[in-house]
Amino acid sequence: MEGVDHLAHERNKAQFDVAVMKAVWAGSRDAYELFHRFSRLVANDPEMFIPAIKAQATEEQQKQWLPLANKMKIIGSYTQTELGHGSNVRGLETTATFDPKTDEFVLNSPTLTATKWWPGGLGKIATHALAHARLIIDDKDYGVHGFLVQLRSLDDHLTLPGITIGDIGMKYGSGAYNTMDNGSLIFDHVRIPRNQMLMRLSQVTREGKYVPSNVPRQLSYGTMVYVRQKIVFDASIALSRAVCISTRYSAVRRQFGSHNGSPETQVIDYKTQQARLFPLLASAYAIRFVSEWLNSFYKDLLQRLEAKDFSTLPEAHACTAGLKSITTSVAADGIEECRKLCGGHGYLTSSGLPELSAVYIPACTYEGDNVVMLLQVARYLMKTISQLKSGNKPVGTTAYLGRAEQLMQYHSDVLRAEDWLKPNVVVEAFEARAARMSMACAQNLSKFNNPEDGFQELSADLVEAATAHCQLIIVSKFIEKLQQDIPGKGVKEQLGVLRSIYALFLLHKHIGDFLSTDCITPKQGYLANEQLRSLYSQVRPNAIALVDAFNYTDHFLSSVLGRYDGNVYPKLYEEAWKDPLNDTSIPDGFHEYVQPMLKQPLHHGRL
Ligand SMILES: CCCCC/C=C\C/C=C\C/C=C\C/C=C\CCCC(=O)SCCNC(=O)CCNC(=O)[C@H](O)C(C)(C)COP(=O)(O)OP(=O)(O)OC[C@H]1O[C@@H](n2cnc3c(N)ncnc32)[C@H](O)[C@@H]1OP(=O)(O)O
Ligand SMILES: Cc1cc2nc3c(=O)[nH]c(=O)nc-3n(C[C@H](O)[C@H](O)[C@H](O)COP(=O)(O)OP(=O)(O)OC[C@H]3O[C@@H](n4cnc5c(N)ncnc54)[C@H](O)[C@@H]3O)c2cc1C
Repeated sequence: MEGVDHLAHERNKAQFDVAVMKAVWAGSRDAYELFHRFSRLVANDPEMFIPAIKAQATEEQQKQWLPLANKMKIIGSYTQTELGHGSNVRGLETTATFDPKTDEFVLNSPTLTATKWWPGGLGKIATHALAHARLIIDDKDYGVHGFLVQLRSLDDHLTLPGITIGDIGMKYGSGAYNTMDNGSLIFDHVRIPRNQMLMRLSQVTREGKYVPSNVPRQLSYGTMVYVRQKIVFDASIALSRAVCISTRYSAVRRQFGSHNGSPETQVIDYKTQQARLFPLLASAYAIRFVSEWLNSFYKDLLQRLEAKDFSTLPEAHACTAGLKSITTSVAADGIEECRKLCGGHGYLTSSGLPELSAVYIPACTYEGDNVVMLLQVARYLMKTISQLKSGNKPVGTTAYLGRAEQLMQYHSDVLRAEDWLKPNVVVEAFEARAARMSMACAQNLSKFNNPEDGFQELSADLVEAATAHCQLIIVSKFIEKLQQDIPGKGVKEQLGVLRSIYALFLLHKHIGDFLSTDCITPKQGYLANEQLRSLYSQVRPNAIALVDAFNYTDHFLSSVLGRYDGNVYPKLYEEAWKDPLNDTSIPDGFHEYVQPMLKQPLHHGRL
C-alpha cells in the first residue's frame, strides 16, 4: 500500500545511530559535489579537459583558456587515446610538427591507427581538444605532449578545415554511456599557434629550441592520476547503489520456508545470500574510506608538487593506479552479483541494476586498463624491494616491506575464531601475505639476465602480488578510519563488524595466497571462516539501516526493487504497464505475420 513502510520492521532492528552513520558515509562535502559532477560527466566530460589545462598549461595559458572552459564558452575533450594505442601512451602516433617559418605546430594523423578514438565529448559536442601528440622539431621526436586544438567553429559548430570528426558508435548494451559522444578525430595537417602547446612542463622557443621539463616527465600524466583517485570514490558510489538495491530487495523477497501458513523466509536470512551480499556491503564502506584517504594523499601530493617536492609522486602513482584497478573491479563484479542476488527481477530494467552495470563496467578499462595499472604497481613494488639492499627505508604504503625479513618469519598466532577480530592480527596476516608474494616475485626476477624479460614472464604473479598489496592498503585504511573518533550509539561497533567482514572475506577468498605463503595454517583459515559466519549474523539486523545510511533517494536509485518503502510488487507491476508494448492487447505485426500461420489448414493433423 502507498505510504506504508514495508521495511519498518527491519529499520526498527538497527543497533546504531543511522544519522551519524549517514554523516560518516558522506565524509567530506566535496565527495558529494564530485558525485553531482559525475552524473553530469557521463553526459559530457569537461572534467578532464579542465584539470589537464591546470596541470600542463602555463599561468598565461591558463588565464587564456580556463575562463572559457569554466564558463563553457568552449567545450573540451581530453583527446589522448587512439585507434591503435590507449594503454601505451608513449606509443601514440599523432604528430605535432613545429614550423619555424610560421611559428606554428602542424597536427597530423599519419596513419589510420593514429585516429583519435574514444575521447569523451569528441564525437559531437566538443569545440576544442586537448590533443596528445608527438612533438617533432627538425625531424627529431621529443615524445608525447599536449596541444590545444580548436575543432569546430564557435559560430556554426561545423568542423574546421583539416578536421574529420565522428562518433564511434553505440557502446555496450543500451546503457546510458550511449549518451556520451565518445568520438573519433583525424587531423589532416591542421595548423595551431606555437602558444597552443601546453608549456608548463616543457617548452618550444620561437627559434624551435626544445626546453625539456625540469620536473619529472610523468607530471604530464597528472590528469590521469587525478581522475584515477576520483574513480575510487566513484566506485564506492556505484557499488553502494547496487548493494542498497539488493539488500532492500533481499529483505522484501520471501521464498520457501513456510510452515503451517507462516510467512515464507526472507531471502536475506539465507546464509548463502548473506555470504554473497554482506561482503559487498562491507566493500562499499571499505572503498569509501580508502577513497577518502586517497583523496587526502592526493591533495598532499599537489601541495608538495607546488613546492617542487616530488618525493611522494611514485607512491601516488602506484596508489592511484592500484586502487583504481582494485576498486573498479570489485564494484563492477559486485554490481553483477547484486543483480544475481535479486533473482529474475534483477534482470528487469526497472530494477536499475542492468543500467548501472552497463554504465559502470567501462571503469575497469578507462583511465587505465586494470591489469596495466596493477603492473605499474608491481614495477613500483619491485623497485622498492630492489632498493632495500641499499638501505632505502620504505615509507607510507610500502613501509611493511622494510620489515620484509621479519615478515618472512611471521606465523599467525590465531588460536580462536575471535582472535581474527583483532585489527593487528589481521593487518599482520595481510602484510605477511603481500610481503611474501612480492619477495617471491623479486626472488624469481633476479634469476633472469634481462629484468624486462623476467617482468614479462612473471607478470601474472606480479599482478597477484600487486593485488595483495592494494588489498592490504584498503584493509589498513579501514582500520585507521575506526581509530578516529566516531560518535553515535553503536556506529563504531557496526563499522568494526564491516571492517572484519571485509578483511576476513578477502582472507577466505584468497586463502590460497595465505596458505601457499605459509602465513596461516589451514586451521586458522577455518577459524577465519567460522568468524565470518558469526559476523554475518551480527550484520543481519542492521543491514537495512546500513544501506539507508547511504542516504540515496528513490529517484537516484531508480529501482523498483530498491525503494525505501519496500513496496516492490505493486510498483513492479505498475512499472511493467508503462512499457509501450502494453499500450495494445494485440501486438503490432500479429495480423500480418502470426495470424496467417495460426489460420493455416492442418494437413493430416500436421501444420
Ligand atoms: C575526471 C573526473 C573528475 C570528477 C568526475 C566525477 C567523478 C569521477 C569518477 C569517475 C570518472 C568518470 C568517468 C570518467 C570517464 C571517462 C574518463 C576516462 C578518460 C580516459 O580514459 S583518458 C585516457 C586514459 N589513459 C590511460 O590511463 C593510459 C594508461 N597508460 C599510462 O598511464 C602509461 O602509458 C603507463 C603508466 C602505463 C606507462 O607509461 P610510460 O610508458 O610513460 O611509463 P613507464 O611504465 O615506462 O614508467 C616510467 C616511470 O614513470 C612512472 N610513471 C608512469 N606513469 C606515472 C604517473 N601517472 N605518475 C607518476 N609516475 C608515473 C613509472 O612508475 C616509472 O617510474 P620508475 O622509472 O621510477 O620505475
Ligand atoms: C567508456 C570509455 C571512455 C573513455 N574515455 C576516454 C577519454 O575521454 N579520453 C581518452 O583519451 N581515452 C578514453 N578512453 C580510452 C581508454 O582510456 C582506453 O581504452 C584505456 O586506457 C585502455 O587502453 P586500450 O584500449 O589501449 O586497451 P589495451 O591496452 O589495448 O588492452 C587490451 C588488453 O591488453 C592488455 N595489455 C595491454 N598492455 C599490456 C601489458 N603491457 N602487459 C599485459 N597486458 C597488457 C590489457 O590488460 C587488456 O587485457 C575511454 C575508454 C572507454 C571504454
